[in-house]
Amino acid sequence: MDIPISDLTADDLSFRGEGEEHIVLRIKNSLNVIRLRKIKVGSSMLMTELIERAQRDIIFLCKVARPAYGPLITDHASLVRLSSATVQELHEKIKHHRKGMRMHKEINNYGIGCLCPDAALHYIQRTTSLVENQNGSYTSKTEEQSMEKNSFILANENAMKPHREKQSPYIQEISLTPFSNSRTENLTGCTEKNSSYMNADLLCIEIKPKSGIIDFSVPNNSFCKFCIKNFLKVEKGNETTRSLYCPLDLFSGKKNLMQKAVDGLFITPQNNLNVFKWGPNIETSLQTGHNFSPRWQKVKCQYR
Ligand SMILES: O=P(O)(O)O[C@@H]1[C@@H](OP(=O)(O)O)[C@H](OP(=O)(O)O)[C@H](O)[C@H](OP(=O)(O)O)[C@H]1OP(=O)(O)O
Ligand SMILES: Nc1ncnc2c1ncn2[C@@H]1O[C@H](COP(=O)(O)OP(=O)(O)OP(=O)(O)O)[C@@H](O)[C@H]1O
Repeated sequence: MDIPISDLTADDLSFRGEGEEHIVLRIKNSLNVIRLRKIKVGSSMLMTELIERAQRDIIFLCKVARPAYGPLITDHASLVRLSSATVQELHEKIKHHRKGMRMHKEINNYGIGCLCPDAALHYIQRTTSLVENQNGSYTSKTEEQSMEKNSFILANENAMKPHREKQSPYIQEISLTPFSNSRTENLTGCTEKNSSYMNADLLCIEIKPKSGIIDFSVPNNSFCKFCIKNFLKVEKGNETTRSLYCPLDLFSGKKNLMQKAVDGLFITPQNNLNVFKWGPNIETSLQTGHNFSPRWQKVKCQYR
């Protein structure tokens, strides 16, 4: 299978995030990102293998994740290929955004990736509200509403407009044609203008809560897997301080411990919390010790 080479250049792309397997780039003036598989520096992979892997991800998404979780939290994706010149330029361009522990891998030599909607620019209209129970836990007010039944809108022109009209429970097909930018340029402009009308910022919260499981195979151990790994991360120099977050607190069902967990995430977000405002993520490196940076403080006030 051959994939046409996109005419996107490094100037059209900016760093959005990175995990162990992928580097994610935002396509400027669009509502999409490209998720590019990484390979070990100095190694190479056959183009067919890279395409097969990306296709496997897409098939998993369509055949397993979407039916299981619904369209609210899963997206469409399609294959994309960047030119080798663009990939070479990107190595240099995104270098300063990347963490040292990630540098042993780089974007694959063929620039094969998946094009998908930018999750940080989705607007999801909330139709349910949470009510606090007597025991301090929360349930949805309209429990009979399934995720699919909730009305929501994906990021497109309508998503950025004020939602005065009654929304029906449907999902709008997102345009995966980011390469003609006029539509989305208008959208970006409209986004800023309408923000005062909506009187709110478009925030996207990425949380990686990990599992709250104590490893009982270790005698006398009272730490969960996350906390043990966190000790090691500090020891290896991959993190500078211990995380104040613990999944055992978050999943305890006790309000004060859950609050402690959320506070821990805001104080030491590390790899577990990311907040995006109108696309780019809010700088977390401004945090010092236990003091929230003013920007985090603002987000935190909004969540309370
Ligand atoms: O198991 P963990 O806790 O080390 O989780 C790994 C994650 O580490 P974390 O502690 O969240 O920084 C790790 O996260 P990062 O990419 O380092 O952010 C990966 O998600 C890894 O999955 P895979 O090997 O890429 O499929 C994760 O591995 P698996 O959970 O898939 O084994
Ligand atoms: N569709 C998206 N829209 C916006 N940002 C995204 C999107 N997909 C990924 N990102 C950002 O890029 C980061 C890395 O992506 P992702 O977690 O998919 O990489 P990965 O290498 O597959 O991760 P892991 O190995 O941890 O599973 C994410 O943490 C997130 O901040």
